[in-house]
Amino acid sequence: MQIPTPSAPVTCIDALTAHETDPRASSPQNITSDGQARTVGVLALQGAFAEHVDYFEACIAQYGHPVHVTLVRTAAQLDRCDALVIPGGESTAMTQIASRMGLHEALARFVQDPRRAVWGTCAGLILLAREAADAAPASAPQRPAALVEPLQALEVAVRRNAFGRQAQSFVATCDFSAFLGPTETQGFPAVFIRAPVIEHVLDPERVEVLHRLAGADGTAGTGPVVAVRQGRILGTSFHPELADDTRFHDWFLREFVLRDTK
Ligand SMILES: NC(=O)CC[C@H](N)C(=O)O
Repeated sequence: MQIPTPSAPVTCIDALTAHETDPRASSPQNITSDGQARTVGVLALQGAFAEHVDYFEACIAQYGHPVHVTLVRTAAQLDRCDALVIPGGESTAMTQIASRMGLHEALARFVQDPRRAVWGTCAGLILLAREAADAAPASAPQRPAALVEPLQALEVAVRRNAFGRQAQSFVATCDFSAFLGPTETQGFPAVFIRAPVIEHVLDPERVEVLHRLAGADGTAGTGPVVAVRQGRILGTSFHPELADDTRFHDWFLREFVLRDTK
């Protein structure tokens, strides 16, 4: 499989409709407790934001979720959201653009708000982390990432570019059925592009490890941590919005955005 760059256009319409036999089709979550639709914002400063919008729209079209999806570029737009996705891209660029646009503070407030759901993918995970370090040999001293100002909402320490450069990007077929639920195809193609790893969980009482890759000897679940949850905050090292598979997005809507409506 050719790995697209985060900003490359990705066409995935066929795969987006590939769940015709999915058992979830019979259980659309289309009523909220207060009768109001929820608004999911996708931070659109840089990176793979358009793909997230396409995947959410596909879930909404398929299951009738009472959710609007919108791009977020200003504090006023952010304020109208119940949930926010910070996409993959380049965390240094996003830091700079957010600061220049006066959005960094509003983002920091939003991700700390216990009423709001948040999901960071790849660069977005780096921005959510309590601590972020640049890639460096294991022997080198840990230094904070030079040009990234993390929002410090997710109690993890991440290392940027931990798997190497763009050319070392890869797809790992992962079994996420423990939290996505059982579906016909268990394997989920997790796309890693200059991805970070979660090196340390700083608060194990609050942060649940959702997935670890296989270890160096191939043993499942003994390698790097690549997906975590801290209550209403989700962090993934990889790009579910490039997977030709909407299960992750549907799960986020059901579990994080619409959950209080069950
Ligand atoms: N695919 C990505 O989001 C890459 C993240 C990028 N390496 C960063 O540090 O921000």
